[in-house]
Amino acid sequence: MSRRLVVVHPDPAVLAEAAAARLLTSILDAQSVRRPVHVVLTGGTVGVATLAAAAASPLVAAVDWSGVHLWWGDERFLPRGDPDRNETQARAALLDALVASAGLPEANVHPMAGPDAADSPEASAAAYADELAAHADDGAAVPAFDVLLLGMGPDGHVASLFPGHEALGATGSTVGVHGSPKPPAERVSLTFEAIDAAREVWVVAAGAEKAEQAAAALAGEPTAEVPAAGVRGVSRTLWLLDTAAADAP
Ligand SMILES: O=C(O)[C@H](O)[C@@H](O)[C@H](O)[C@H](O)COP(=O)(O)O
Repeated sequence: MSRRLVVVHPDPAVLAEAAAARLLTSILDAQSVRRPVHVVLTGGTVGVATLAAAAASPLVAAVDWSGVHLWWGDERFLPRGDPDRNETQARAALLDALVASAGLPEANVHPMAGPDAADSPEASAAAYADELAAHADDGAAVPAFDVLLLGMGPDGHVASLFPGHEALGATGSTVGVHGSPKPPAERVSLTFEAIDAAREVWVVAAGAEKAEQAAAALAGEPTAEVPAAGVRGVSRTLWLLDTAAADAP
């Protein structure tokens, strides 16, 4: 039975700091019982701020990064190194430092391919599905992610799963996305099936513009209208909000 917890923080900066500390201690806890540990990162303002806060935390030194694998919940279909890629922003915020001086193997960082390495979002999605399966146990499609981070857009989207979009109904672990209302139009995303395989799913959201959809998601509105309503971890779903995002109109 999946438990749900909503935690409200005074402002976006404290939210990012708290999410970072929670993430690092969750990795530590997971490492105490199993190896490797799999974490799925998200793009977006709060998602990247969380990684930057983690980079500055003394807790980074407590984690054995050689046993951690990092994935993405979605990626903008842009070439490697493009500043708008979630991967580029995550590397700048945290991952480059972990690889350079904390023992994170580059092979444990799993970016989604862009147009420089895949012919289409669908081809990138297929390649990512193969990579996920190669790291999964017992023939599963994806590893049992220990923590899967999601930002949430003002329209209630998570990863690159947007309201009313055909990708919401995708089966398998990954999907190519066209016509994203949030630029760029072409993306690659995990599906709900993959997201909900995670032990814990954390939705991190800040700002008044998220309040209506956060409330709608927590009230269980239809997933087609509010994709964030459709995510839940196998054991726990965390909603980490600031007061503005928690203050439904
Ligand atoms: O590729 C992306 O854009 C993100 O993965 C997306 O899902 C993001 O997390 C939300 O749009 C929230 O973004 P903000 O926190 O910047 O509002």
